[in-house]
Amino acid sequence: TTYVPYKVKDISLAEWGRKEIELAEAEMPGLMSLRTEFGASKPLQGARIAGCLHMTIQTAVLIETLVELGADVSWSSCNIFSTQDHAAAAIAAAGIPVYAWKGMNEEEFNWCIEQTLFFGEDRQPLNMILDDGGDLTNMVFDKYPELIAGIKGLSEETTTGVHRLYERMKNGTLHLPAINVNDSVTKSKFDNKYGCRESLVDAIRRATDLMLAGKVAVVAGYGDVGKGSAESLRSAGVRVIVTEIDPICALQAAMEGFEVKKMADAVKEANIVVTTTGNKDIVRPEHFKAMKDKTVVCNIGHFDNEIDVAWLNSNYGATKVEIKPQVDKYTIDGNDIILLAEGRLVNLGCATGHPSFVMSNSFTNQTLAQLELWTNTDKYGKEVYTLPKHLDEKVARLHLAHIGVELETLTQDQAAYIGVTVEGPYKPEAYRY
Ligand SMILES: NC(=O)C1=CN([C@@H]2O[C@H](COP(=O)(O)OP(=O)(O)OC[C@H]3O[C@@H](n4cnc5c(N)ncnc54)[C@H](O)[C@@H]3O)[C@@H](O)[C@H]2O)C=CC1
Ligand SMILES: Nc1ncnc2c1ncn2[C@@H]1O[C@H](CO)C(=O)[C@H]1O
Repeated sequence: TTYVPYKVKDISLAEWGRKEIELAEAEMPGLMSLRTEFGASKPLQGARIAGCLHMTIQTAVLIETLVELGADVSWSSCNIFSTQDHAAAAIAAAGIPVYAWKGMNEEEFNWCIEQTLFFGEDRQPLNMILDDGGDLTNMVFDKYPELIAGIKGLSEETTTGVHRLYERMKNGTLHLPAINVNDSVTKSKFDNKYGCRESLVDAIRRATDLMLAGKVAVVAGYGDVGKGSAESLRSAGVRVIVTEIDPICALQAAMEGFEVKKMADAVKEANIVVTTTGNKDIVRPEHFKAMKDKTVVCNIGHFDNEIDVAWLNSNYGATKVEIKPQVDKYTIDGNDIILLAEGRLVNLGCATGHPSFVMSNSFTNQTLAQLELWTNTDKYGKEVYTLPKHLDEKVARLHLAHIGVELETLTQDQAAYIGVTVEGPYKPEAYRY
């Protein structure tokens, strides 16, 4: 097959993308600090990193950080709606192979991932994986197993992708060392929570222009994403009802003043339904049939199996009306349902995902994970690891000055008293933050 150096929606958007990348760099101190710390020594020299992660302006800064540290990088997006075309164009114009555009079909989605496996005219295979959700990992393991021997390791961005890795470890099909970036505290307790707190309402507003104050919303799931999503809606004046299966998370929701009910009851009074569970079959036919007229339904979990869109299309596809891209209206027994982003993650489908500062925390962890796997490969077996706490604290430390945070410093006596060193780590492994 002929080599395709890149494939984006419109390369003429590169100049606009570059301007926004430059603004984003000013909001991503962790990544810029790593460029300062490691840029000269090029520790990723020789790495051919295939990345599969939403091709946004924030991701462009991650990509160019990896390149600055010496890596060759090729990129695809991990969702058919999440690419920002001006970001993809800027990366392509910088000579970095990228295969991503907003609004792909499933066949194009897989084609894009496939292009990232081989580098340059001489088609050199990847030797590192940077994934978000596991679709790249699954393609290599299931369709290109002959490439595994040449790959040093993989890092995984998100909860659902990490769940898939632990499943593989359990059933003996994890063929590479893997670093779980999601469970760095400075990733999931920030991106999943505070990122969604910013980007959920942003997405619903851009998609619907709905007045949120005074409305009622159901948020399915009260984990890190659910916590941020419920808060996002409450701070907009929405009465939020949470659904949960986990008594601890349900108790947390109640302590924060949220009602906690079953979906079957909550949908009867909801104007907005949001799924955040990472599970499947959350919004089912019986729920659609019980919804009020003009209910807005969306998902902010990684995959699109939380809402039964297939049932909507096979039973009410004839009533489907596209209001605008990623906003569709279905009519069920006289009531309209407004489905956002076809049930795919709404903050990246209907808005631009999380802002740069919180993504700098996540992507500093990604870069440290790639560095760790590339330079200390022999330390790792075919298991799932998290980064050590001192690196987690380093990520946080790299972001404090930007927002005017000044830390106290322990005296030796105080450090001894609480059983830590002056420089940290400051918490035991079991600490939950
Ligand atoms: N769109 C975005 O920007 C982001 C999306 N994610 C994705 O969001 C999803 C959730 O991530 P986290 O909050 O980190 O996971 P989590 O595991 O912390 O939270 C999920 C919660 O859903 C609950 N849940 C599971 N099944 C349920 C059911 N049937 N009904 C009600 N609640 C149920 C669980 O008890 C859990 O508390 C994952 O797919 C993750 O990959 C994560 C970060 C950002
Ligand atoms: N603006 C963004 N750019 C890239 N990835 C993002 C952005 N917002 C959220 N995400 C990531 O999306 C995954 C879920 O697919 C997460 O876990 C987040 O880290």
